[in-house]
Amino acid sequence: MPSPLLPIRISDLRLVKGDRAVLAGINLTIGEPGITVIMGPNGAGKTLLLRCLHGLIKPDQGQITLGQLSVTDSRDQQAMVFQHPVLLRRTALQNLAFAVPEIARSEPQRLLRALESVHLADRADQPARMMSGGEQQRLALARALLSKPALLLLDEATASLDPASVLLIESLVKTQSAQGTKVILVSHDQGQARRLADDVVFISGGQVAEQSPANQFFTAPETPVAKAYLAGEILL
Ligand SMILES: Nc1ncnc2c1ncn2[C@@H]1O[C@H](COP(=O)(O)OP(=O)(O)OP(=O)(O)O)[C@@H](O)[C@H]1O
Repeated sequence: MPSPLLPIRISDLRLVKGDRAVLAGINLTIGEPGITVIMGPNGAGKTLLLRCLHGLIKPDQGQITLGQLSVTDSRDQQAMVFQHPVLLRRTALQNLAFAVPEIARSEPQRLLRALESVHLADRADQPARMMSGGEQQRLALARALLSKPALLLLDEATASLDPASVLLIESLVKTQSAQGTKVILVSHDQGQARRLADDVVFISGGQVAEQSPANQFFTAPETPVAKAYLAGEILL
């Protein structure tokens, strides 16, 4: 079943910080299921866009709708995984239970299965904050997926993880997407983007420079700025 939060429509989204428009009129419709990868140089506005979508930042101007819903009304159907996961000072298992108390009560075995899915079953009782960066990130993803979100937002969630953890997370994200979750992922990793993306949104200077099917984007980017980025000619 396609995500009920589609299409995502963003119109004239503006955010000013100091005297600078860091989001300078984003217009974007994401209508297709699957995985959308957001790319663009450092400081382009990718994280801010994701945070606006998740309701963590209120834009100064513009509109976002997800299906028929506002950001606020869609929030309980969304999950977001950050580059640096925010975990509670509790065990791995308690971190999951705290996020989904009803599931913890009615189907506690699902929590254990979630830990198994990220290869952390034997770490259930370990304090989450004592885990390595990669382990914490896998736990954060397991927590995000437990609620079976209609929209999963990932902000450079695999940056600085080892290759096996990256592939594990990518595999879980692909499975989740195949089950109907709309995935929007920010990544600088071109390999990852090629492996995962159905379509690419390229952001530059707080605006959408290009939106294309992934094959087209990687073989024949339309804009000079995307070409330069893919060729490694833009300072990251
Ligand atoms: N709270 C803030 N106050 C002032 N400027 C900010 C604030 N948050 C972000 N910015 C600026 O907004 C711009 C866009 O930031 P954003 O984090 O969205 O970039 P990004 O595209 O995710 O970059 P990166 O690839 O480096 O993570 C940057 O120039 C950043 O310095």
